[in-house]
Amino acid sequence: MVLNPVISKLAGKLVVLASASPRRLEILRSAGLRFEVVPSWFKETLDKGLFKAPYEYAVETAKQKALEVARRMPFKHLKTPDIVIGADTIVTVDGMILEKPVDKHDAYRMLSSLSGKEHSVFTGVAIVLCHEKENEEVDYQLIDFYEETKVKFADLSEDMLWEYINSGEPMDKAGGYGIQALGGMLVEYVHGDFLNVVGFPLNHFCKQLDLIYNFCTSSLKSTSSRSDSLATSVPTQPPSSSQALLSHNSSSIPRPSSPCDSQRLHTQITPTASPAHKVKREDSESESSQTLVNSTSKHTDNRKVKLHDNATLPLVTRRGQVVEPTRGDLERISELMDGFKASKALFTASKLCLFDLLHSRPGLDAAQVAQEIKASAKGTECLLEACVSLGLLKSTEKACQKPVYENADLATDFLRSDASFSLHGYLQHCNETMWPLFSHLESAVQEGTSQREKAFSKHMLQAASTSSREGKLRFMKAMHNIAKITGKTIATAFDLSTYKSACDLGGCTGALAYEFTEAHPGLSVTVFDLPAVVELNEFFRPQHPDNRVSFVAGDFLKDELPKADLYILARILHDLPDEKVHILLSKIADACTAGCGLLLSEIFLDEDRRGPSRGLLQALSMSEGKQRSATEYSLLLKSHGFITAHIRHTDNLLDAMLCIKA
Ligand SMILES: Cc1cn([C@H]2C[C@H](O)[C@@H](COP(=O)(O)OP(=O)(O)OP(=O)(O)O)O2)c(=O)[nH]c1=O
Repeated sequence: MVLNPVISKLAGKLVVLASASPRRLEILRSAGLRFEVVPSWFKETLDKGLFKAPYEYAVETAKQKALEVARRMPFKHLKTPDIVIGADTIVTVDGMILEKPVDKHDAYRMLSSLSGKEHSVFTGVAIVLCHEKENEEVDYQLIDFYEETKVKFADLSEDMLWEYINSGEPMDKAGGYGIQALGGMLVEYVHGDFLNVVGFPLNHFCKQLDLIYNFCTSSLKSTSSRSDSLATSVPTQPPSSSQALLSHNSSSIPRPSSPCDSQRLHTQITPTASPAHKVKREDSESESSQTLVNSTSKHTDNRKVKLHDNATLPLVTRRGQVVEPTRGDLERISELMDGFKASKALFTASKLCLFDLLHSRPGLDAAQVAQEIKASAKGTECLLEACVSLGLLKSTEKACQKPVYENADLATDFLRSDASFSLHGYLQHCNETMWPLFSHLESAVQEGTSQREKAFSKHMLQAASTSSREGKLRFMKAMHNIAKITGKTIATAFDLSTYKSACDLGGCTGALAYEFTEAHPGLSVTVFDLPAVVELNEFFRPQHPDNRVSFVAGDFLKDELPKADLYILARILHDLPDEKVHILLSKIADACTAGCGLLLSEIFLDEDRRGPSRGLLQALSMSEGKQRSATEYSLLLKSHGFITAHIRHTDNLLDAMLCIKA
């Protein structure tokens, strides 16, 4: 078909890309499209066995991704997009569908199955057109399609496979490779659209837009005199299997200006005279969908409807409309309901040193693990299986033998007590201190105060509080873990070459200070913390400590601060009540001359305070402090004479801000 200009047709529309894929973002941005990114929460867990062909699975997943965002935005973002674009890329070989590998072994399995063979890459794309009506209800119109590209891999040696896997590139890519980067080395030929392999078939997408905005508009214009009847009549043609209209509204009659000619695009526009929300997929389903539409006005909310994957789910009401809960919604709500069970399973496995055991002795079965951790056989088996389901462990079953267990990459990297980025200490802090506190959340919310007294008996309070040696060490381990994970990101967030001396206030074990000296050869760092903390530091000394890091004992609220031309405050302010924040900032301001720096590291809340959840959930622990946005921190520091020079929102657990004393 002849392609006409299309991207400009979307100017002025709120276009949303329902994808977290950086590749899709890049492809569409390079094409000149202006859009917002709202990653979909839809979990890619559709039962592949239910689809006749692999591309149907990709198309259905793309649809569910796009629809989840289209439905969420009016509620969560308080705006209705005009167009939502969803996509899903899969690789198929020998009848198998390969998605993103879960770990290195999975990547190996995928890549070795592709070695020396031709395979297909399918990207399913869904375009959801949202029509907001005067009564704020929304009609959704869905167009979907897929593109196939054939790719042939060279024969790959074991060394080649592992070198590529160890580059880290395979992990977030379907089939475990990225053709656009190192993975290009593996490819002998490509037949078809290259960008389709990278995650988005741009050309096919533009052709669809052309159909929607050029072909249909002119067709609509030419049929404008009959547009009403077009909109309200049930089409004479059945919908194609890959294109359907979704309607959310009982009296939903699509506006005459609906961008698509139903006849030409085979998109069904149905005057739904019932509150049912319906999804039409297959021609064979037309009848049952129609029956549903015609009959639901007689039925109440608990009626069951047929979903895309043959599951049956009850109807629910939303803003007075009856809609079907999506699988994504149900998964999300179950995740929230069961989140505490997952956390406690993780804490328990960590406390029982399960991940250390399986690191040193991979391949144990449940009975052997139970014996080693001195736990019941039944309980251990349940815990092991739960950890497998959470992606923390892997199990393998050999014929007629019991399953054996080993750590998944996540456990190897973060849950072993001796991993470089271990969270073992932080998990113990969560288990021993945060868990009891959060079990009193209801009272904390009602009273607006910390529930320490209620959460811990006198004896436990001693152990949990940082006043006991045990409590202090546990707290220090937790802080050490977080500093090790976030340290490099914070230390390298800004150019600090003008500073020669820094003071990390409340710097605990010095883990952050060592990251600063490593990143900045000309910098010395003094760690300033309470005497009892400094005393326990020997437990955390690195093997080869950098002598540019020194420790000074003192109380930053009372004692004179060590002289420095850069002060570091990491995870301090959010925990202090306002009066202590002002005392501390005044003391820093007094110690600083003009040009001195103050580097602040905290979770920065979004300016509208709608996220990130990590920060808002942390606030629920009802410490004396509060969580702030970057602007709130800037204003706070400005009131003490510090001007914000740079703000860095990182992908790590903490963000950072560099301020200069005026
Ligand atoms: C085969 C191949 C895939 N990929 C990528 C494209 C997709 O991002 C990813 C396939 O995973 P998808 O599940 O399609 O997408 P995603 O998880 O990255 O993002 P979202 O679900 O939020 O839309 O693999 C490449 O980058 N290069 C390749 O050569």
